[in-house]
Amino acid sequence: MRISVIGCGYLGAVHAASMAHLGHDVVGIDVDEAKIALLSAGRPPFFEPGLPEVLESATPSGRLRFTTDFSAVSESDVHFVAVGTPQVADGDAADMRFVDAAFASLLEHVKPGDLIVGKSTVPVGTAARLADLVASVQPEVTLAWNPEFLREGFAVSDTVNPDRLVYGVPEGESGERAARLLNEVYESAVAAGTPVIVTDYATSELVKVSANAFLATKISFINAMAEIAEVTGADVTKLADAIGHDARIGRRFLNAGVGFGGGCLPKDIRAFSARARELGKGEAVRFLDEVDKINLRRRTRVVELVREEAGGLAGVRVGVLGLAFKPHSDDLRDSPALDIAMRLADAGAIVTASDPQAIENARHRAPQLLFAETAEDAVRGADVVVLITEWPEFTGLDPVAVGDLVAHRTIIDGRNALDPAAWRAAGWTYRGLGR
Ligand SMILES: NC(=O)c1ccc[n+]([C@@H]2O[C@H](COP(=O)([O-])OP(=O)(O)OC[C@H]3O[C@@H](n4cnc5c(N)ncnc54)[C@H](O)[C@@H]3O)[C@@H](O)[C@H]2O)c1
Ligand SMILES: O=c1ccn([C@@H]2O[C@H](COP(=O)(O)OP(=O)(O)O[C@H]3O[C@H](CO)[C@@H](O)[C@H](O)[C@H]3O)[C@@H](O)[C@H]2O)c(=O)[nH]1
Repeated sequence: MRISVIGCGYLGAVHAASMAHLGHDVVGIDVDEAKIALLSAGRPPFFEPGLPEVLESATPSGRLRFTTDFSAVSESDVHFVAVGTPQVADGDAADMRFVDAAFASLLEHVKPGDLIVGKSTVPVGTAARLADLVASVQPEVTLAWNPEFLREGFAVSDTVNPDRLVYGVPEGESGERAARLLNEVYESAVAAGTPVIVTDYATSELVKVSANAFLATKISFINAMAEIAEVTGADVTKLADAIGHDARIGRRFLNAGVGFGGGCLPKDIRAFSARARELGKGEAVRFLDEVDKINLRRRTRVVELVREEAGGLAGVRVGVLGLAFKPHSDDLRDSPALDIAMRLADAGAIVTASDPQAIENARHRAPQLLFAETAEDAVRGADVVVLITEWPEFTGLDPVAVGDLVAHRTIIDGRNALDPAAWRAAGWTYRGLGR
């Protein structure tokens, strides 16, 4: 099929490359010239495992190209919109300026029979509003909403083998045709038996934000238990194992620690709350405000643990392991690691941070930090070591060898990712979260 992808960020670049990898003819469009130049050269503008390989395989085939010129969409029949919906600067709501601008540009070039497919995560009601706009400009173009559930770090495999496909479509023949076209786009996943849920616009939009709200709630639930464990001497990791054996609860997403960050969960629960308030139903999701607060309290807890262990923060040398919001990503959006490192530095600590992929991004964002290419260099001479992003490079460190590098053997394990017994046996003071 002939496909365009508008917005080539963490979602759109992966979607464009993966669709070409699956055999479609794809043009990716973005307003960011630097990003388009890199992608056109077959180089990913960010770190994502598997993306270099799909870019490399698809670019020479001629089935994948990138441009800033919106008129290129006229060569495609299905147009995915994957631009950002970040939190507005002065509130909780989603900033819809990029979606609105992308639709305005796209609508100048679509032709009768085309299908526009929204992929961005949007407040419920957006698709209905945009469908009216599309109908007023080009009545023979259909809009579908097809939310994306990929996880960074697994983005390519999640795109090629999604665990479900959700199509929000209008009623009637145009909606049926839209679902048929989307089944053609995702032919390999559909043939492999991936569940396909065809529904209305509002349900498709709500599926996306409620899935993220559920995941965020699960993480904050276990972090709330960690708070109780900390004052009772219980071990939240054992608690998670025990309740996780109940298949109705499940062990996944019950890892207590510094909590969730990234470009999705934090801003999506805030935007959901804001939209619910607009709809006069703020109380229905008021618990999400608590989910957010529990999450942010964990970051404060880590700063306090460092203060407690070091007897203050001014002049204390802290080695921070991790900057990205999760391992296997270079994404710093709402990263607990970057936030904690900056708060420690702002309180007077001398912070040296390391991350396998995110140092370059962090240099521009956090001039108050020192950076080290390796974990060993980050912890050399440290009074306290703080593990915040559980990269294998960090969780696999040998406590005996690292013990020879630091000034004081004190480690705060912000992800409960280390073996406390092994670190204590090597002479370390080990502090986890909720254990
Ligand atoms: N990152 C993820 O893992 C993920 C997963 C599922 C859903 N989402 C959702 O997908 C959307 C995009 O997220 P992202 O992480 O890729 O964001 P991003 O910031 O990495 O990428 C957005 C891209 O859109 C481009 N853009 C902005 N305005 C444009 C316009 N008018 N025309 C063309 N391009 C334009 C930007 O230059 C940028 O490259 C968001 O709604 C997000 O919530 C993201
Ligand atoms: O038990 C857990 C699991 C995750 N996290 C943290 O939660 C955040 C989000 O992790 P994850 O969901 O794996 O990453 P994302 O790439 O942000 O993916 C989420 O957000 C995307 C954008 O909406 C969705 O598409 C995905 O389905 C959804 O998982 C990260 O900071 C993790 O460290 C925890 O603290 N404890």
